[in-house]
Amino acid sequence: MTFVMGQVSATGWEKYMFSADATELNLQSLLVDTANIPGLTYIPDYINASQAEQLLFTIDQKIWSTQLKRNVQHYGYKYDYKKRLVDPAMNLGALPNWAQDIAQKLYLEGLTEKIPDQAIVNEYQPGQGIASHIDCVPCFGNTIISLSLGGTCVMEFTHAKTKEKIPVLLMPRSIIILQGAARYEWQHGIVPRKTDKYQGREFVRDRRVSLTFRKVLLSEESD
Ligand SMILES: O=C(O)CCC(=O)C(=O)O
Ligand SMILES: [Fe+2]
Repeated sequence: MTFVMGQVSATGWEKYMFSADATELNLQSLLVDTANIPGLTYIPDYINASQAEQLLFTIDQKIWSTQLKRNVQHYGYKYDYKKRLVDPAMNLGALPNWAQDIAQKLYLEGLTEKIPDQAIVNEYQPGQGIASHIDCVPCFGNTIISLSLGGTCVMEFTHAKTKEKIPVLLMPRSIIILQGAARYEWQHGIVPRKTDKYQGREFVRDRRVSLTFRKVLLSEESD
């Protein structure tokens, strides 16, 4: 059986439109399985629908960089995709309040051991993705957290050595936390496609905007 997601509504995914044969599906029970990836934590509904709407509205007032195939915004520190590094000289100043509020919440809730000082916003139109990668090890700390807004997507985790692949469905307003093996031994990526299949169901992609929070490691603070 398949179901099709409609527009993302302001009130969240529970208000998505379903195809007629899927009305009995209880989406809340859909289990996002992270058990086989040590260090990976998935938290649905991390922010509420009005917070998500406000955040997206704020982000959409800002200027997108079009240097990559997908649009991005960098806060705190600029990341150099070509050199694969963060240069302290590329400090963009403190995170803006809307990003700082989330960084603070993540820290106060004990989800990250250091308060994130960099946020990268990625915008994916349906059909866009991100190549499988491990986030720069010398640039960023142990904890990488990504908040999803807009549409769903399946993030594919690939073990760097065994090449085992595990898909993880990211719902809007959820966060995913990469630590330990999930951060250092598994690559993550998003296949550029317009529909994802997850646990036998189809999820039509919509515009997705993610906010990735990291703690930048600078050479002078080698802790
Ligand atoms: O879009 C996402 O959730 C992840 C983005 C990502 O992996 C990255 O910017 O390194
Ligand atoms: Fe990444």
